[in-house]
Amino acid sequence: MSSNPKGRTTMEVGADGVAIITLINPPVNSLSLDVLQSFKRSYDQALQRDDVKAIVVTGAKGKFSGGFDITAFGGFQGGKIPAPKPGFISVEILTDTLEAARKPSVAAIDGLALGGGLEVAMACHARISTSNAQLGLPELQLGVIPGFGGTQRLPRLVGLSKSLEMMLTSKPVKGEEAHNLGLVDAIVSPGELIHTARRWALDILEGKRPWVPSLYKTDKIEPLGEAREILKFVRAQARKQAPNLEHPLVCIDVVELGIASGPHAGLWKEAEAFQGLLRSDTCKSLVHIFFAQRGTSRVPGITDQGLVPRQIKKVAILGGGLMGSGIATALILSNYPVVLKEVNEKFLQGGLDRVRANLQSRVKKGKMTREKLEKTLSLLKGALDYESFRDVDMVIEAVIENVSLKQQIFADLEKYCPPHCILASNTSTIDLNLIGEKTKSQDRIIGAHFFSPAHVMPLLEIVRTEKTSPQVIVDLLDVGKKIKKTPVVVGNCTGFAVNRMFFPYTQAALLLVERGADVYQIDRAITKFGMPMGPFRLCDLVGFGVAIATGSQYVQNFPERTYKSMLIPLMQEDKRAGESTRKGFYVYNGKRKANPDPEIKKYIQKAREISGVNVDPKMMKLSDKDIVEMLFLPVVNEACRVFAEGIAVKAADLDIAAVMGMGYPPYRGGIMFWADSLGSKYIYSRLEEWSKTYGGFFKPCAYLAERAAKGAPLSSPMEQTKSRL
Ligand SMILES: C[C@H](O)CC(=O)SCCNC(=O)CCNC(=O)[C@H](O)C(C)(C)COP(=O)(O)OP(=O)(O)OC[C@H]1O[C@@H](n2cnc3c(N)ncnc32)[C@H](O)[C@@H]1OP(=O)(O)O
Repeated sequence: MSSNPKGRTTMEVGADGVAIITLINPPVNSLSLDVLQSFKRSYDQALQRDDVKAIVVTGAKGKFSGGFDITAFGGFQGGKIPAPKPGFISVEILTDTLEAARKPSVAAIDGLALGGGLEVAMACHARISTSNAQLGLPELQLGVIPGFGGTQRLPRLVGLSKSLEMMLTSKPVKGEEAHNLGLVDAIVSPGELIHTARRWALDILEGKRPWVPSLYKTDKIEPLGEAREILKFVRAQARKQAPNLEHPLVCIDVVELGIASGPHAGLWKEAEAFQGLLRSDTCKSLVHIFFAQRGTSRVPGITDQGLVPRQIKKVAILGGGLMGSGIATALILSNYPVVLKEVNEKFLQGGLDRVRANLQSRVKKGKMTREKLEKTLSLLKGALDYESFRDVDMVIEAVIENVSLKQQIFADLEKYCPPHCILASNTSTIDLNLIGEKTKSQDRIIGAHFFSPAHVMPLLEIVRTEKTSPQVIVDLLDVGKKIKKTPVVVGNCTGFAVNRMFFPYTQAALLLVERGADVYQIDRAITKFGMPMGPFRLCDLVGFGVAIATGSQYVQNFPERTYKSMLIPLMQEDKRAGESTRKGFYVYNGKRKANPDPEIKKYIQKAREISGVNVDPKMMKLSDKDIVEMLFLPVVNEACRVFAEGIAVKAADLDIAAVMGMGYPPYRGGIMFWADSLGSKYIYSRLEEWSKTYGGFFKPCAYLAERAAKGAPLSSPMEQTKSRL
């Protein structure tokens, strides 16, 4: 039954008669089955021993608990580990043993009490916390609901609306807020935590403090009619925000059942629903994303070499446009002093103003105070020459995508920056070897590809060439972590991983439209699948100028699999260049609302004539499933090439790149994970069939063909990686 043998609890009984039970399972004291069984043994012992009057539950090394052991989810799903029988933990251990005990218990919370961790704490009769502790029920981010009584106790402790908000957003609250909400009873410093908790437990015993079984609290719950109104509203919101997800609705149902039929009925319903959801595709996908995201910073041959990241004390950014100012914002927000260089006063001021505006929008949203804004901005200095580059540790170039300009800049940087300085480029498509061609510093040249807006989007694509030194990669990984980005380390090629994988996406959409599919049906089908927007709405947002410039990189580099449609250039000639011109595939009103435009038919007709293709009646009645597959299977095909060429080291890195760089729905597990749910044979046969009808654009690559022939998953590790890394 053991999922993690290092997990255990200890029990120490003090002279005051208080037993301290400590959860131990590094790094976050997760509740593996070993920990839970040991917890039950310790608890039973504490209840039996005459010298124990009261109990304090806490976690080792300043962390209460990060919740149920997520590494065991896979074992339960695959049937390798038998899941505990429903209700064993939530009813038998936490309710009937802990909460119903004749001895009072207090949770002493430092660091974090998340998921099952908070559920254990809520079953205690009081909670003492430090102000920095994070308390929450983030189970929904993993595709399940709280399963140790959280759906019943949290509403009774903090009220219905707040509890639903905490569960549905998966966002934790800090100690102080938890105190204000009534989730914890007192806030103390870490040094006083255990002492206060043990005193509190004795006070409960002596009747000086209330003995509260939270499962039976009623004062925070609205009367049934009012509660039902709140639940109805929240249910409608959940349906609207996540129409493809079932588990938020299950969570709301379970909360409702507890209010209508009593907390015990709620507990049993919760246990049953938890077990069901644990086996759902959504849960499998989200758990995969959880671990894949944490795995991106482990790069074989680089991060396992014992290299220590060097300290980056000052960063320079070249170019104060949208990207440069966004990158500067991300850096100063994490306390890096930054020099922003532009070519003239006007552009420089524009860049500095953009950074200020980025910070101001945080102030407006209540995420930052005015005072903090000024303090943060004081880390940013403007420059028009390279004088202040003499002591920088890292430069990030973010100028327009022009090869000769970038070559000149890198030659200048080599002259002015110190010899240890990392020379990074934010290019999204250009080969880094070309950029560094005029320097002798290839070992410190690296790609730092941010996604727009750079201070908001979570992904950082770190691009290494054959010559980039491992130390420089380790340094940039560290900066990425400090500025709270998820880094994905990839090899050097046109478009790197994210843009290259996704270039067939728009192309497939154009191919379909020229053959008779409807622009708006495509966008609707793709949005329904879970993308934030369809490919045509995305083109409008990015702007046709950018779409044409990046498209031409692929035409040059991968001519055999590029679909050359003139639709976008034709529209651009007519000054329809996307949202910025208020007209693209859609027309836009002043409030950025996109409306379909029948006018686009004439451009489609013209593009069709240039391509020399005819309308295919089949394309006019594609199902949503067909559309999704015809757009995403070419993406899978390109992702396979990227993987086979060793541009990505792990298929899971491509999943994270798709989710964080393109907004691919995480509950589908990322592009390769989703592909494996369809199967390599199926994907190969679909692409092969389309390539016969519609041409080489759909031709399955050799890797896909080989995997399909073996019936093997696409994401299994490469046998012989032709690594470019
Ligand atoms: C029945 C119950 O209701 C069901 C549950 O409790 S489900 C679990 C609910 N809990 C959660 O969702 C919390 C998930 N964890 C997190 O959000 C974050 O890891 C955290 C806030 C706890 C810590 O964040 P941070 O300090 O940035 O460290 P992070 O890198 O994420 O995690 C550190 C390590 O702990 C592991 N870890 C974190 N939470 C874990 C958990 N609940 N189970 C197993 N491992 C866990 C991570 O995988 C990572 O392992 P690695 O070092 O091998 O990559």
